[in-house]
Amino acid sequence: MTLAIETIDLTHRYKKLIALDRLNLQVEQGCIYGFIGPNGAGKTTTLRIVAGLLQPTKGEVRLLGERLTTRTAQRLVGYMPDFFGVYDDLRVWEYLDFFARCYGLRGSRLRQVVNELLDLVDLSEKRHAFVQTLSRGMQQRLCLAHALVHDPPILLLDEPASGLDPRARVELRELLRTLRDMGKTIMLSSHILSELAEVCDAIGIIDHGRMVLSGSLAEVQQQLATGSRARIRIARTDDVGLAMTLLQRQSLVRTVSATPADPRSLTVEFNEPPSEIQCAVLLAELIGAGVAVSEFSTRSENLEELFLRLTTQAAK
Ligand SMILES: Nc1ncnc2c1ncn2[C@@H]1O[C@H](COP(=O)(O)OP(=O)(O)OP(=O)(O)O)[C@@H](O)[C@H]1O
Repeated sequence: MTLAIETIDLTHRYKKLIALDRLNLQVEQGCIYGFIGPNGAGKTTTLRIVAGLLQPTKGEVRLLGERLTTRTAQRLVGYMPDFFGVYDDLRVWEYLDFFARCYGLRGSRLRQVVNELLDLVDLSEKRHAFVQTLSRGMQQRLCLAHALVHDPPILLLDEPASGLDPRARVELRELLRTLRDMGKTIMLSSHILSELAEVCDAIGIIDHGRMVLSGSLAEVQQQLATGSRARIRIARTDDVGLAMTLLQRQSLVRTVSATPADPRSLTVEFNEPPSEIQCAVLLAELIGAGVAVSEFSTRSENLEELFLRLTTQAAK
Protein backbone atom coordinates (compact mmCIF):
# COMPACT_ATOMS: atom_id res chain seq x y z
CA MET A 1 0.00 0.00 0.00
CA THR A 2 1.46 3.37 -1.02
CA LEU A 3 0.55 6.25 1.21
CA ALA A 4 0.09 9.60 -0.49
CA ILE A 5 -0.17 11.46 2.81
CA GLU A 6 0.94 10.38 6.25
CA THR A 7 1.08 12.45 9.41
CA ILE A 8 2.88 11.11 12.44
CA ASP A 9 2.01 12.62 15.82
CA LEU A 10 1.33 15.94 14.13
CA THR A 11 0.96 18.66 16.73
CA HIS A 12 0.29 22.35 16.31
CA ARG A 13 -0.09 25.10 18.87
CA TYR A 14 -1.31 28.63 18.34
CA LYS A 15 0.26 30.16 21.45
CA LYS A 16 -1.53 28.28 24.26
CA LEU A 17 -4.19 26.69 22.10
CA ILE A 18 -3.47 23.12 20.99
CA ALA A 19 -5.07 22.97 17.55
CA LEU A 20 -3.60 19.56 16.63
CA ASP A 21 -2.81 16.99 19.27
CA ARG A 22 -0.63 14.13 17.96
CA LEU A 23 -2.72 13.63 14.85
CA ASN A 24 -2.01 10.45 12.92
CA LEU A 25 -3.61 10.08 9.55
CA GLN A 26 -2.96 7.98 6.50
CA VAL A 27 -4.31 8.62 3.04
CA GLU A 28 -3.77 5.92 0.45
CA GLN A 29 -2.65 6.86 -3.01
CA GLY A 30 -5.44 7.27 -5.56
CA CYS A 31 -8.29 7.64 -3.13
CA ILE A 32 -10.72 10.36 -2.12
CA TYR A 33 -10.31 10.94 1.61
CA GLY A 34 -12.97 12.84 3.53
CA PHE A 35 -11.52 14.78 6.46
CA ILE A 36 -14.47 15.57 8.62
CA GLY A 37 -14.88 17.47 11.84
CA PRO A 38 -16.88 20.22 13.49
CA ASN A 39 -15.86 23.90 13.34
CA GLY A 40 -12.52 24.47 15.01
CA ALA A 41 -11.56 20.76 14.98
CA GLY A 42 -8.24 21.42 13.24
CA LYS A 43 -8.99 20.61 9.59
CA THR A 44 -7.64 23.81 8.03
CA THR A 45 -4.57 23.71 10.26
CA THR A 46 -3.82 20.15 9.09
CA LEU A 47 -4.35 20.98 5.42
CA ARG A 48 -2.19 24.09 5.63
CA ILE A 49 0.64 22.09 7.24
CA VAL A 50 0.40 19.33 4.63
CA ALA A 51 0.41 22.01 1.89
CA GLY A 52 3.68 23.37 3.31
CA LEU A 53 2.08 26.70 4.29
CA LEU A 54 2.38 26.30 8.05
CA GLN A 55 5.21 24.88 10.12
CA PRO A 56 3.97 22.29 12.65
CA THR A 57 5.02 22.61 16.27
CA LYS A 58 5.92 18.91 16.36
CA GLY A 59 5.48 15.73 14.38
CA GLU A 60 6.11 14.67 10.85
CA VAL A 61 4.41 14.68 7.47
CA ARG A 62 5.28 12.41 4.55
CA LEU A 63 4.04 12.92 1.00
CA LEU A 64 4.39 9.86 -1.24
CA GLY A 65 7.07 8.63 1.15
CA GLU A 66 9.07 11.89 1.03
CA ARG A 67 9.57 13.99 4.10
CA LEU A 68 7.64 17.25 3.84
CA THR A 69 9.58 20.35 2.90
CA THR A 70 8.28 23.54 1.27
CA ARG A 71 9.72 22.30 -2.03
CA THR A 72 8.14 18.83 -1.85
CA ALA A 73 4.80 20.38 -0.95
CA GLN A 74 5.00 22.86 -3.86
CA ARG A 75 5.75 20.05 -6.28
CA LEU A 76 3.39 17.38 -5.01
CA VAL A 77 0.41 19.32 -3.66
CA GLY A 78 -2.35 21.45 -5.14
CA TYR A 79 -4.17 23.33 -2.39
CA MET A 80 -7.56 24.95 -2.58
CA PRO A 81 -8.33 27.13 0.47
CA ASP A 82 -11.80 27.61 1.90
CA PHE A 83 -12.09 31.12 0.50
CA PHE A 84 -12.06 32.25 -3.12
CA GLY A 85 -9.11 34.55 -3.65
CA VAL A 86 -9.42 36.31 -6.99
CA TYR A 87 -8.20 39.51 -8.47
CA ASP A 88 -11.18 41.46 -9.76
CA ASP A 89 -11.46 42.33 -13.42
CA LEU A 90 -9.67 39.20 -14.55
CA ARG A 91 -11.27 37.01 -17.14
CA VAL A 92 -11.50 33.27 -16.49
CA TRP A 93 -8.72 32.37 -18.94
CA GLU A 94 -6.50 35.21 -17.63
CA TYR A 95 -6.91 33.92 -14.08
CA LEU A 96 -5.58 30.47 -15.03
CA ASP A 97 -3.00 31.92 -17.41
CA PHE A 98 -1.62 34.04 -14.52
CA PHE A 99 -1.17 31.09 -12.16
CA ALA A 100 0.20 28.82 -14.89
CA ARG A 101 2.82 31.50 -15.66
CA CYS A 102 3.73 31.54 -11.96
CA TYR A 103 4.71 27.90 -12.45
CA GLY A 104 6.89 28.81 -15.41
CA LEU A 105 4.60 27.70 -18.22
CA ARG A 106 4.94 29.66 -21.45
CA GLY A 107 3.94 29.58 -25.13
CA SER A 108 1.97 26.71 -26.62
CA ARG A 109 2.35 24.57 -23.48
CA LEU A 110 0.77 27.37 -21.44
CA ARG A 111 -2.18 27.68 -23.86
CA GLN A 112 -2.61 23.92 -23.90
CA VAL A 113 -2.70 23.62 -20.10
CA VAL A 114 -5.19 26.49 -19.74
CA ASN A 115 -7.47 25.00 -22.41
CA GLU A 116 -7.27 21.50 -20.93
CA LEU A 117 -8.04 22.74 -17.43
CA LEU A 118 -10.98 24.85 -18.62
CA ASP A 119 -12.28 21.78 -20.40
CA LEU A 120 -11.78 19.56 -17.34
CA VAL A 121 -13.73 21.87 -15.02
CA ASP A 122 -16.34 22.57 -17.71
CA LEU A 123 -15.67 26.30 -17.97
CA SER A 124 -14.57 26.51 -21.60
CA GLU A 125 -17.72 28.41 -22.51
CA LYS A 126 -17.01 30.92 -19.75
CA ARG A 127 -13.39 31.56 -20.70
CA HIS A 128 -14.01 35.24 -21.52
CA ALA A 129 -16.33 35.93 -18.55
CA PHE A 130 -15.05 38.01 -15.62
CA VAL A 131 -14.36 35.77 -12.63
CA GLN A 132 -16.52 37.83 -10.27
CA THR A 133 -19.56 37.14 -12.48
CA LEU A 134 -19.28 33.36 -12.09
CA SER A 135 -21.66 31.42 -9.86
CA ARG A 136 -20.28 30.02 -6.60
CA GLY A 137 -20.08 26.52 -8.13
CA MET A 138 -18.19 27.83 -11.16
CA GLN A 139 -15.80 29.82 -8.97
CA GLN A 140 -15.17 26.66 -6.96
CA ARG A 141 -14.36 24.74 -10.15
CA LEU A 142 -12.07 27.54 -11.33
CA CYS A 143 -10.22 27.38 -8.00
CA LEU A 144 -9.85 23.67 -8.47
CA ALA A 145 -8.38 24.28 -11.92
CA HIS A 146 -5.96 26.75 -10.31
CA ALA A 147 -4.85 24.06 -7.83
CA LEU A 148 -4.17 21.77 -10.80
CA VAL A 149 -1.99 24.03 -12.98
CA HIS A 150 1.24 22.26 -12.04
CA ASP A 151 -0.38 18.81 -12.34
CA PRO A 152 0.23 17.74 -8.72
CA PRO A 153 -0.49 14.14 -7.70
CA ILE A 154 -2.10 15.26 -4.42
CA LEU A 155 -5.01 17.69 -4.06
CA LEU A 156 -6.04 19.26 -0.77
CA LEU A 157 -9.45 20.89 -0.85
CA ASP A 158 -10.67 22.83 2.17
CA GLU A 159 -14.46 22.77 2.44
CA PRO A 160 -14.98 22.52 -1.34
CA ALA A 161 -18.72 21.87 -1.04
CA SER A 162 -19.55 24.72 1.30
CA GLY A 163 -22.09 27.17 -0.05
CA LEU A 164 -22.86 25.08 -3.12
CA ASP A 165 -26.41 24.33 -4.18
CA PRO A 166 -27.37 20.65 -4.72
CA ARG A 167 -26.69 20.72 -8.47
CA ALA A 168 -23.26 22.31 -8.01
CA ARG A 169 -22.48 19.67 -5.37
CA VAL A 170 -23.35 16.86 -7.77
CA GLU A 171 -21.10 18.48 -10.41
CA LEU A 172 -18.29 18.77 -7.87
CA ARG A 173 -18.64 15.12 -6.91
CA GLU A 174 -18.42 14.10 -10.58
CA LEU A 175 -15.33 16.23 -11.03
CA LEU A 176 -13.69 14.66 -7.96
CA ARG A 177 -14.35 11.19 -9.35
CA THR A 178 -12.84 12.19 -12.70
CA LEU A 179 -9.75 13.49 -10.91
CA ARG A 180 -9.44 10.27 -8.93
CA ASP A 181 -9.73 8.27 -12.17
CA MET A 182 -6.85 10.39 -13.49
CA GLY A 183 -4.78 9.01 -10.59
CA LYS A 184 -4.95 11.99 -8.22
CA THR A 185 -5.18 11.53 -4.48
CA ILE A 186 -7.74 13.91 -3.05
CA MET A 187 -8.12 14.93 0.57
CA LEU A 188 -11.11 17.16 1.20
CA SER A 189 -12.51 18.62 4.36
CA SER A 190 -16.02 19.32 5.52
CA HIS A 191 -17.92 19.85 8.70
CA ILE A 192 -20.97 18.27 7.10
CA LEU A 193 -20.44 14.55 6.79
CA SER A 194 -23.31 13.86 4.39
CA GLU A 195 -21.86 16.38 1.91
CA LEU A 196 -18.97 14.04 1.31
CA ALA A 197 -19.68 10.53 2.46
CA GLU A 198 -20.86 9.13 -0.83
CA VAL A 199 -17.90 10.33 -2.88
CA CYS A 200 -15.21 9.25 -0.39
CA ASP A 201 -13.30 5.97 -0.38
CA ALA A 202 -12.03 6.62 3.15
CA ILE A 203 -12.95 8.92 5.98
CA GLY A 204 -11.18 10.43 8.98
CA ILE A 205 -13.17 12.14 11.70
CA ILE A 206 -11.23 14.76 13.66
CA ASP A 207 -12.29 16.54 16.82
CA HIS A 208 -10.31 18.81 19.13
CA GLY A 209 -7.20 18.14 17.05
CA ARG A 210 -7.40 14.36 17.41
CA MET A 211 -8.50 11.60 15.09
CA VAL A 212 -11.57 9.95 16.60
CA LEU A 213 -12.36 7.49 13.82
CA SER A 214 -10.76 6.63 10.50
CA GLY A 215 -10.84 3.94 7.90
CA SER A 216 -12.28 2.90 4.59
CA LEU A 217 -15.92 3.71 4.03
CA ALA A 218 -16.70 0.01 4.61
CA GLU A 219 -14.88 0.05 7.96
CA VAL A 220 -16.68 3.20 9.06
CA GLN A 221 -19.97 1.67 8.03
CA GLN A 222 -19.06 -1.39 10.10
CA GLN A 223 -18.75 0.96 13.06
CA LEU A 224 -22.20 2.22 12.23
CA ALA A 225 -23.62 -1.22 12.78
CA THR A 226 -22.66 -0.99 16.44
CA GLY A 227 -24.69 2.16 16.73
CA SER A 228 -28.09 0.50 16.37
CA ARG A 229 -30.94 2.06 18.23
CA ALA A 230 -34.58 1.47 19.06
CA ARG A 231 -37.27 3.98 19.65
CA ILE A 232 -39.92 2.92 22.13
CA ARG A 233 -43.04 4.92 22.82
CA ILE A 234 -44.79 4.36 26.13
CA ALA A 235 -48.54 5.02 26.19
CA ARG A 236 -48.79 6.02 29.90
CA THR A 237 -46.46 8.51 31.62
CA ASP A 238 -46.66 6.43 34.84
CA ASP A 239 -44.97 3.48 33.08
CA VAL A 240 -41.89 5.40 31.88
CA GLY A 241 -39.80 4.88 35.05
CA LEU A 242 -40.46 1.11 35.12
CA ALA A 243 -39.72 0.80 31.40
CA MET A 244 -36.39 2.59 31.79
CA THR A 245 -35.38 0.38 34.76
CA LEU A 246 -36.25 -2.80 32.87
CA LEU A 247 -34.39 -1.70 29.77
CA GLN A 248 -31.28 -0.61 31.69
CA ARG A 249 -31.03 -4.13 33.17
CA GLN A 250 -30.65 -5.73 29.73
CA SER A 251 -27.09 -6.71 28.90
CA LEU A 252 -27.44 -5.75 25.23
CA VAL A 253 -28.58 -2.23 26.11
CA ARG A 254 -25.91 0.44 26.38
CA THR A 255 -28.03 3.49 27.26
CA VAL A 256 -31.67 4.50 27.58
CA SER A 257 -32.77 8.10 27.36
CA ALA A 258 -36.09 9.93 27.29
CA THR A 259 -36.62 12.68 24.72
CA PRO A 260 -36.78 15.96 26.73
CA ALA A 261 -39.61 17.38 24.62
CA ASP A 262 -41.53 14.09 24.71
CA PRO A 263 -40.64 12.07 27.84
CA ARG A 264 -42.78 9.08 26.80
CA SER A 265 -40.52 8.58 23.81
CA LEU A 266 -37.44 6.52 24.77
CA THR A 267 -34.28 6.01 22.74
CA VAL A 268 -32.40 2.79 23.42
CA GLU A 269 -28.83 2.45 22.23
CA PHE A 270 -27.56 -1.12 21.89
CA ASN A 271 -24.03 -2.42 22.36
CA GLU A 272 -24.40 -4.34 19.12
CA PRO A 273 -27.23 -4.69 16.64
CA PRO A 274 -29.94 -6.84 18.32
CA SER A 275 -31.43 -9.76 16.41
CA GLU A 276 -35.13 -9.76 15.64
CA ILE A 277 -35.70 -12.38 18.35
CA GLN A 278 -33.82 -10.28 20.94
CA CYS A 279 -36.08 -7.34 20.07
CA ALA A 280 -39.16 -9.53 20.45
CA VAL A 281 -37.96 -10.78 23.88
CA LEU A 282 -37.29 -7.20 25.00
CA LEU A 283 -40.74 -6.10 23.93
CA ALA A 284 -42.39 -9.13 25.57
CA GLU A 285 -40.60 -8.33 28.84
CA LEU A 286 -41.90 -4.76 28.87
CA ILE A 287 -45.44 -5.80 28.05
CA GLY A 288 -45.24 -8.71 30.55
CA ALA A 289 -44.34 -6.21 33.31
CA GLY A 290 -47.47 -4.22 32.48
CA VAL A 291 -45.82 -1.41 30.50
CA ALA A 292 -48.16 -0.15 27.79
CA VAL A 293 -45.96 0.08 24.69
CA SER A 294 -47.57 1.88 21.77
CA GLU A 295 -44.59 1.91 19.37
CA PHE A 296 -41.34 -0.04 18.98
CA SER A 297 -38.98 0.51 16.07
CA THR A 298 -35.32 -0.28 15.50
CA ARG A 299 -32.95 1.40 13.09
CA SER A 300 -29.24 1.90 12.43
CA GLU A 301 -27.52 5.14 13.22
CA ASN A 302 -26.79 7.10 10.07
CA LEU A 303 -23.40 8.65 9.30
CA GLU A 304 -24.48 12.06 10.59
CA GLU A 305 -25.58 10.64 13.94
CA LEU A 306 -22.37 8.64 14.28
CA PHE A 307 -20.39 11.80 13.60
CA LEU A 308 -22.34 13.75 16.23
CA ARG A 309 -21.98 10.95 18.79
CA LEU A 310 -18.23 10.57 18.22
CA THR A 311 -17.48 14.28 18.26
CA THR A 312 -19.67 14.83 21.35
CA GLN A 313 -17.92 11.97 23.15
CA ALA A 314 -14.53 13.45 22.31
CA ALA A 315 -15.65 16.81 23.72
CA LYS A 316 -16.48 15.26 27.12
N1 LIG B 1 -4.10 31.80 13.19
C1 LIG B 1 -4.65 31.32 14.29
N2 LIG B 1 -4.35 31.84 15.50
C2 LIG B 1 -4.89 31.35 16.63
N3 LIG B 1 -5.76 30.33 16.68
C3 LIG B 1 -6.11 29.76 15.50
C4 LIG B 1 -5.58 30.23 14.26
N4 LIG B 1 -6.10 29.47 13.27
C5 LIG B 1 -6.91 28.58 13.86
N5 LIG B 1 -6.92 28.75 15.20
C6 LIG B 1 -7.66 27.93 16.19
O1 LIG B 1 -7.21 26.59 16.05
C7 LIG B 1 -8.30 25.67 16.16
C8 LIG B 1 -8.39 24.86 14.89
O2 LIG B 1 -8.75 25.73 13.82
P1 LIG B 1 -8.92 25.23 12.33
O3 LIG B 1 -9.22 26.43 11.49
O4 LIG B 1 -7.77 24.39 11.94
O5 LIG B 1 -10.23 24.31 12.45
P2 LIG B 1 -11.24 23.81 11.33
O6 LIG B 1 -11.57 22.41 11.67
O7 LIG B 1 -10.68 24.07 9.97
O8 LIG B 1 -12.50 24.74 11.58
P3 LIG B 1 -13.56 25.37 10.53
O9 LIG B 1 -14.42 24.22 10.05
O10 LIG B 1 -14.33 26.32 11.39
O11 LIG B 1 -12.79 26.04 9.43
C9 LIG B 1 -9.53 26.53 16.43
O12 LIG B 1 -9.74 26.56 17.82
C10 LIG B 1 -9.15 27.89 15.90
O13 LIG B 1 -9.84 28.92 16.59
